[in-house]
Amino acid sequence: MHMFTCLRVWQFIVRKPSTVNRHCRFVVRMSSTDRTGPSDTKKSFEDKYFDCAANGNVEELKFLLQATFNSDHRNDKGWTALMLAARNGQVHVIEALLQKGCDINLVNKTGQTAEDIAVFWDQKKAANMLTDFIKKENPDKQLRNYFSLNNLDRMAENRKDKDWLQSRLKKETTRFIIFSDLKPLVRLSGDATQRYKYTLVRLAYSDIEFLLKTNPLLVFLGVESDESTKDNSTVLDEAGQALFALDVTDTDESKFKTLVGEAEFTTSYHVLMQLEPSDAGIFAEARSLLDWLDRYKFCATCGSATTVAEGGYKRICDNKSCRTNKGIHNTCYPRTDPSVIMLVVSPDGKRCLLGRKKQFPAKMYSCLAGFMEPGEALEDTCRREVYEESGVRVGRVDYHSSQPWPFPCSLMLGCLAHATSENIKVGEDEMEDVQWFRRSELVQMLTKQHPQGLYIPPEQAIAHQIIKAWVRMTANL
Ligand SMILES: NC(=O)C1=CN([C@@H]2O[C@H](COP(=O)(O)OP(=O)(O)OC[C@H]3O[C@@H](n4cnc5c(N)ncnc54)[C@H](O)[C@@H]3O)[C@@H](O)[C@H]2O)C=CC1
Ligand SMILES: [Mg+2]
Ligand SMILES: [Mg+2]
Ligand SMILES: [Mg+2]
Ligand SMILES: [Zn+2]
Repeated sequence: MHMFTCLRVWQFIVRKPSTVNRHCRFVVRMSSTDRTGPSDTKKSFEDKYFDCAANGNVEELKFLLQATFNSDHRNDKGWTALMLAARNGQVHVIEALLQKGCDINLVNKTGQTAEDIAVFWDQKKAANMLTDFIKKENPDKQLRNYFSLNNLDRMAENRKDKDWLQSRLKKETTRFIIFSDLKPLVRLSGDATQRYKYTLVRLAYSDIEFLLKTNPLLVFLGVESDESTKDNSTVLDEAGQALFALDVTDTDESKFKTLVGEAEFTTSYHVLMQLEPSDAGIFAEARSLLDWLDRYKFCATCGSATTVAEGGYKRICDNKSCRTNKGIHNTCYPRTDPSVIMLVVSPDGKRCLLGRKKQFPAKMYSCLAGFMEPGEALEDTCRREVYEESGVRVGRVDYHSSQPWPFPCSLMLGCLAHATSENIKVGEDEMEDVQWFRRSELVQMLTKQHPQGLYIPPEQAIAHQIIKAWVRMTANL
């Protein structure tokens, strides 16, 4: 899949070009002649790259982009090449950088995106180009968090029909993604400079037929839809490519080496966070389902064995007289555990509350978060969890966006919470530290330039997106 799709993940609803800092200056650093040694070579390479972007030298920029190099690299003002090109209206450079898959939603140290910069400096052509690109990728301007971009039509009605499922299984176009012990089979598909360079390995029925003899877990994930099929269920049913997840936990993993070559079963967080975003969404669906099917084998009501039905979306109790066989019971369906994650803003609107759980890597701070409890509105969960973890009182709560978190089945509901008190009393059962941070410090943490090395979770985490959204909203404070 093309890298452009990745950018869909990072769109924001909040746009406030009028709040852009009008005193910002752009600086293009010229390469110094008296530098020597490898780090200086790298520095002059970067300087050259920024020069080309700012001055419209497309041919040389394209040449530099071929090298192993992070095209979203920032200068000391937190500016990317795309921002420099936007500042100077270099539309050809912008075109080349977007094609390369540069992140259009990164912000500089004053919270401006490339689009904000182009608008601010009256670079109309560049601004229109960036706006059109954002609209095309995400017409609703709705934030799509990592793990939530899933282009499958799940065909919930069809999956109840065993014959339909069976015919889908054997269709030539049908594909299977493979899991062993909840580890997906992935391969490196992009070049090393791309942010999302792994894809799920998809096999055909003829590849996996021999594995079906032992009756492994098989989950129907849906039918891949595109522009031509998404609003027409008949066409989708005929032409769409069905996708199943196959669990091969009891099969010798080395068999897959001969089948697919350079691919690996992985639980590496690092690799999973670099899945092509639409595959990350498919992975999330498949992993949560396989985990549920594996861990909920017995009826929660009477303890009898259960049988998998509806393509993996239901477990039916084998005990005919069980209550769950009379009427609809939620214990037969996959779980989703809602939890809230919130950026708490101080009463004066200038600081945010972040904390460290005991298990976090050193120096990482994140939004406070917690599981919802029965009978709670999500606003009340925010208030309770913030109070438990920090002693701070919260009033109004605004919803931001959500993120499925498939380890094993959380749904993170992201919010902005407005504090009504400031005193912190760290909830030591869970937290190691909780602090108020000023906006300027959040920017340093966001751009990994904090003097004490403090940082926040990566952009794949909803916490990062909520923090980034607040930094953007408050760009002129
Ligand atoms: N993306 C991010 O930056 C962050 C994400 N998170 C996620 O937020 C979610 C909730 O946050 P926590 O601080 O862990 O919740 P929490 O503050 O409610 O505390 C966790 C404790 O809640 C209890 N609990 C209640 N219901 C549970 C359930 N359904 N599953 C597991 N434990 C449950 C357990 O005793 C557990 O130790 C987790 O999935 C966590 O991975 C948490 C912090 C940052
Ligand atoms: Mg918590
Ligand atoms: Mg808690
Ligand atoms: Mg809790
Ligand atoms: Zn039962």
